[in-house]
Amino acid sequence: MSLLFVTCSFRLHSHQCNRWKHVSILHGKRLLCNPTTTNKTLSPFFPLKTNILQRNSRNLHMTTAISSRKKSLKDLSTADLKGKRVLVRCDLNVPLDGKTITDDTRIRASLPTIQYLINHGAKVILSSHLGRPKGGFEDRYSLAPVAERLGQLLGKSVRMAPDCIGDQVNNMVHAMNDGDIILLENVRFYKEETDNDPDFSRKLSMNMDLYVNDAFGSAHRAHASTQGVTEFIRPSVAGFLLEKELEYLQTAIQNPQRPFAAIVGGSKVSSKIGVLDSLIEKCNVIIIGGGMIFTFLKARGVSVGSSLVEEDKLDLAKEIEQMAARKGVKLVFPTDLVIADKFDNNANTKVVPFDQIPEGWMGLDIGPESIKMIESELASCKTILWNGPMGVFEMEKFAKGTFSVAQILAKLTEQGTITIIGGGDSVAAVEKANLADKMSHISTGGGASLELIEGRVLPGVAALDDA
Ligand SMILES: Nc1ncnc2c1ncn2[C@@H]1O[C@H](COP(=O)(O)OP(=O)(O)OP(=O)(O)O)[C@@H](O)[C@H]1O
Ligand SMILES: O=C(O)[C@H](O)COP(=O)(O)O
Repeated sequence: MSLLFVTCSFRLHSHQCNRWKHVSILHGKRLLCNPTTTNKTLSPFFPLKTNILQRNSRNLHMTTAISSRKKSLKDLSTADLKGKRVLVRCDLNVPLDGKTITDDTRIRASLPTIQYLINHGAKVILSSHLGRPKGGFEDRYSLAPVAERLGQLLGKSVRMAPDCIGDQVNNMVHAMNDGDIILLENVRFYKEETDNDPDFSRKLSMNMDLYVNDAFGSAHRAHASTQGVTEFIRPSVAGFLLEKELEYLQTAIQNPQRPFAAIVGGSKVSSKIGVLDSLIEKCNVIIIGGGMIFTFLKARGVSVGSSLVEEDKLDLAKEIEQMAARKGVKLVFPTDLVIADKFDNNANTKVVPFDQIPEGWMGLDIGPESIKMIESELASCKTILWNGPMGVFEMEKFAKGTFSVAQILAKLTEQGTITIIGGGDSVAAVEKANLADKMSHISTGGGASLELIEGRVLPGVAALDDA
């Protein structure tokens, strides 16, 4: 097995560690883990041998020595990059308010790989999805605002392609000079992307010399631009962000300091409820918030008015409750809720106990009593994973639960708890609360981080070249 020594930061350089000790320094806190137990719980993709993690304010600085079976950008000679056309899959799926990017965390997180490639004279062709368009062009899902923001952050023009495949794109790619950057239009304007259609993958790969997957947030999707293209482009390697995320999440979560709590909220019930059974295997406490609450409540026979519910997951919700009880895992639900008579910041609102939602009203945030309860549940925890906001935090009236949880976590981080935030909207909420610097790790992946925690194979990682 080959050893790969990597220093990941906004600067990158080689570093060698000579001791077989698993040391993590997270937000200034030092953790010593037993190397034997650590080694047992590792993922097949990035088994760690020695790991030093540091987080300094907003800048993650991570020094790692990993034995890896997957190739990374750092494995390639820099001379091999000059003049090469490199297809880089990023996760630039950022929250937008019209054409305004409300949180650019994912864009900034993609910069180290892009900067490295252009510094070494590569021609960089970026691809990403944005949102979940139905298939076919939809202006509101265009990546054009992202190209503009990227250009500002890089101090360099990023040309927006009108499409992601086709003659126009091919012509643009052929006209590129070394160090140029093009952003392809949203790959999900073709339903062939999510179908992982081989012909679409072939078209995306046309004229490319190298594929770099840096889209950690989409690594759990077996789509054409995350997996299919690797059939057509060699080498296919991991970018710096993908590599860094895998290591952070594995180090702190596969072998957590206990008690370990997960807070699971948000609205994508169907993609999150399934991973709860795996969190039950790892956590001591699981706190349910956001739109997740109501599928569980309805499964218990509680009336939830017109709150968000996924009817086909009711049985699963019941099973999860039973499983948690069997395993002795505390499943915590809010005791009170902020409800509204419509999905609107100008709605009439009131705070009610969880089981008193009138017909026609919907739960859009957790209530004050629940916030206090969550604070006391988390007080003794040593590791906390948070995925998905507690309410519709985008609207001021329903933001208190989410921001309060962010403040609780920031305070606990200061006291030595490891706090890991995953998920586009949870990260956006923490950024909006100006608390990103206060957390141990901010992940750019929501579903991907949960699947990684679950121990599942991430198709976007599995498809890359072995080292
Ligand atoms: N009670 C609720 N009813 C409806 N929507 C809610 C509720 N609580 C939260 N939400 C919405 O959930 C959305 C975020 O959910 P989501 O599951 O996408 O979380 P996330 O942190 O982005 O994780 P991921 O990256 O996995 O998508 C927010 O837009 C928020 O408004
Ligand atoms: O926001 C995310 O979690 C990723 O960008 C993946 O998006 P998806 O859930 O629409 O595939």
